[in-house]
Amino acid sequence: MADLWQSAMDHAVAIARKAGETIREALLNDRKVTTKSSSVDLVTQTDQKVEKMIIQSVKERFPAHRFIGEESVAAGEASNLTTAPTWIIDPIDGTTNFVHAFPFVAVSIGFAVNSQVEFGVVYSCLEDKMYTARRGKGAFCNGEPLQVSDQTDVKQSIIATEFGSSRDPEVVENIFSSLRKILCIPVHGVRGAGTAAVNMCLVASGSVEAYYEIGIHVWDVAAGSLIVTEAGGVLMDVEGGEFDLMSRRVVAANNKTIAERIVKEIAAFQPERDDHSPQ
Ligand SMILES: O=P(O)(O)O[C@H]1[C@H](O)[C@@H](O)[C@H](O)[C@H](O)[C@@H]1O
Ligand SMILES: [Mg+2]
Ligand SMILES: [Mg+2]
Repeated sequence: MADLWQSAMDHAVAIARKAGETIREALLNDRKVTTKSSSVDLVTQTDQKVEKMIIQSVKERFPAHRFIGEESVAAGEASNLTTAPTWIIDPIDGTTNFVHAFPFVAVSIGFAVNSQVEFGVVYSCLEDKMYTARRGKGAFCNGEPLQVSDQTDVKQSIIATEFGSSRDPEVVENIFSSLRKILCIPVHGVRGAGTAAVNMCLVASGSVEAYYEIGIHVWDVAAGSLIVTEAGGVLMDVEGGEFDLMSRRVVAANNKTIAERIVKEIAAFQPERDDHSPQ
């Protein structure tokens, strides 16, 4: 049977590659920075330009589809995930890296129908790595199949996480409490690429055993979530329940044993959900 969403996925790969070219060019020329929710939540004209370019191009080809885009939401649009075919876009995942030319910057495009991710595309554009996954059909990097690590001993593992963009003392306290406890299990190491999407692709590639973060948004993890599960990995909430795309909390791991072990050490808190109703 023909794959209903294959042409949309092909379009996502092509537009992610084009977006990556724009980002690479901008890295050499134009990195004018402004801030959003806090002085460390950065945005550039390139984030906005690339998101507009992606949405415009998808609208021309698939006029009935909907969008949740990081910069559109920042400009006041809603971020509700309905049953409709929805493109979930992070034009630059790793804006802080982009601003500082730290070499991990990704375009992340997830596509959900009935609130379920059908395909995910993460283009790590400075490494020229195109990660893709189609539900039920595996995960790939530049066409090569991906497989998570087979490690079950957390003490032989590398765990990825990020510090996020909140500097609220209580949030920072929770982040450091989790980090200290996980580091002292002890694990082999803790890493962070500076982009949620790339961290998830590192789980899918078997380079790290797990990635967790509280405070991410649906556009950071939609594409990566499918890349992880299609590479054989698991997703979980930071308190061990079912992963919820809109909850702003994620544990992505190579297997349930590692995920559950990490969960035991995480100081969980609940940021405002992505689908909260405006007051
Ligand atoms: O804002 P961009 O799209 O660069 O994405 C976020 C990262 O992906 C997070 O992991 C990371 O922790 C930061 O919160 C960062 O904001
Ligand atoms: Mg992001
Ligand atoms: Mg972004």
